[in-house]
Amino acid sequence: MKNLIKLSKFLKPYWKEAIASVILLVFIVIMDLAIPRLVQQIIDKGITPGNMDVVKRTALIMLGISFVNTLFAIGNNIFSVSASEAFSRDLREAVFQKIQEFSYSNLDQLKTGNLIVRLTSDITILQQTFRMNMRIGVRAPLIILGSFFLMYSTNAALTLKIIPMMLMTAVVVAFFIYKLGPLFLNVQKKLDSLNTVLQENIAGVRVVKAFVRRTHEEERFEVVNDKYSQMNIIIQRFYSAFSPLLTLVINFAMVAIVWSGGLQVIQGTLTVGQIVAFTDYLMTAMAPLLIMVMLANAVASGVASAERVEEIFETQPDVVDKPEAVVLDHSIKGRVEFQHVSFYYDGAVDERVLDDINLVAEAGQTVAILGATGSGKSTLVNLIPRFYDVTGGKILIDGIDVRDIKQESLFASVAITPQDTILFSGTISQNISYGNPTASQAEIIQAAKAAQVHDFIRELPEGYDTPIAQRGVNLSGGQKQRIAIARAILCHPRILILDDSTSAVDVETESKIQAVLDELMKGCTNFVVAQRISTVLNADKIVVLDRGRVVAQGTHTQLIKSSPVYKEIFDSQLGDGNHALHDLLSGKKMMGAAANG
Ligand SMILES: Nc1ncnc2c1ncn2[C@@H]1O[C@H](COP(=O)(O)OP(=O)(O)OP(=O)(O)O)[C@@H](O)[C@H]1O
Repeated sequence: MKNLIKLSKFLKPYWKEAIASVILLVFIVIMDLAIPRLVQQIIDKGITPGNMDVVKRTALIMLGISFVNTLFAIGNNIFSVSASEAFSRDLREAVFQKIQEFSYSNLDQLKTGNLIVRLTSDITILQQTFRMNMRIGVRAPLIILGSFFLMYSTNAALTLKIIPMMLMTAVVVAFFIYKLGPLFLNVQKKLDSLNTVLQENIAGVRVVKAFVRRTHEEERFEVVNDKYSQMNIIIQRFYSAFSPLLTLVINFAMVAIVWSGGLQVIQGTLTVGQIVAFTDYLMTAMAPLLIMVMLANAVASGVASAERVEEIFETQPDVVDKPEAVVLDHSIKGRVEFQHVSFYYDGAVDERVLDDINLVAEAGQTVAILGATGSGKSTLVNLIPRFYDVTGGKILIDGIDVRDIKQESLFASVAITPQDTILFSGTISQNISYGNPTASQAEIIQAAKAAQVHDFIRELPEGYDTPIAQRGVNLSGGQKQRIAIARAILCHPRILILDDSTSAVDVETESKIQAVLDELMKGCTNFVVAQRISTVLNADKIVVLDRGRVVAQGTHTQLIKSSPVYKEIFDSQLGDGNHALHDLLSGKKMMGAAANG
């Protein structure tokens, strides 16, 4: 509940609407409570003595009240909807902004599917909880209290007779609210799992088809879908048992009133109008109890959702600027040094992914990171822009520890094309200029030319204005990678990291890209992660990683003589059986020279 109260701060800017809706609600309650009294008046002062004037006058008042009540109910609706809509919009925005602050490891922990459910379903539930509270939350207790007061003023002895039953009802309601909270939390967790499977499946639908894993995926989905549905069934069963139980209590109370009140009418101590008004008030008091069950439903699910949304707000981004952090000047040289760097993910101290890494990339050098899959290449380069913080040692840029640099200036100096190419919906031009939105068309074209993607774009009917479908599905892997390289180039970084970003590009195009990059990005320090040895041959330094450790570093000529691991990789990829590729690569220098010339 405390989380729900905490989140109510998002309602603060709309307090006027919220208060207006509650005030209207109070008037609605007063009018609702007046009706049984007027019925009593019609019976006792109109029908029984045969006074039609009283009947007509009272009926007109009742009509008037109903009309005003309707207007007030509409007003209440408008105010509560606009306050709760504004509340959920602001909350969604705040959660979205908070997610942008998260580091990679924060995002590893709070999975994407999970975050989407919190941003959508949980916030919608919270919105409904607040709206219901503004519409019926205040109304129900007011009506119950008002009805009892009026019942008591009509006939105190009769009211006291139904108190035990009311207490029983209160216990049932409290038990219900107490039990529902954990169930709703569970439902949202099941929805998380459902969404994660759904998201993985939709994102990987091509892989599913290619590997004929449809049945497996259907089974996987069936399991989470069933669990979600089962949880909902439990709640609904619980809920459906409550309503008849409450009706039973109401009926008992009604019998007690008619029995005991009937006797009083016969004895002449109670009028017919009074007993009708009394039963009316009882119904009026009991109906909100049913509504309160709905409200309990909403509050219980709201409490569960509030806990999940608050968890996002309470998550501390684990990569933050130090107060004394410095701004990295864009005129830096770009010398990068790893000093005894070690790293493990998610507190897994015993599973070091990088161990005692020492390496230097001099300003303007191209350093290639080579190694088997899973050897830690991506992890190593991800530490430079602080996607994760090192767990041991330090990384220096021009002698400054990256943890002492303001992140924004670090990102401005370091551009990375991640292993998985991410493109956004929008045009090709917008995607290339994503990191430098003020770039001119000429600059965009220059970057595209360098990335060897200009000719492809030019041939498209809409050229640079061609829309990219969601996640770039209308482009080939190699085309996407080259657009991502152009995007990185256009940021004019001092340090450029290409993380296996030419893996889907053919060897010839890759060598052209490298040749042009050598020229265009002169002075920029390049890190090139690769599994293909052809990608790294011309690097100033090749670092060979094996299970998180540097096992060799040097130029190709040095390593081929001194490193058995490197020689083994070289032979396996470009050895005797790969003459054609070897020949092509020996022409690489020539192409580089041609580009330079
Ligand atoms: N976000 C993560 N959370 C936990 N472990 C991770 C994470 N990312 C990578 N790992 C683990 O760290 C190790 C190194 O992974 P990394 O991606 O750095 O290797 P890599 O050499 O780049 O591999 P590849 O060539 O296949 O891309 C692997 O064992 C991997 O399972």
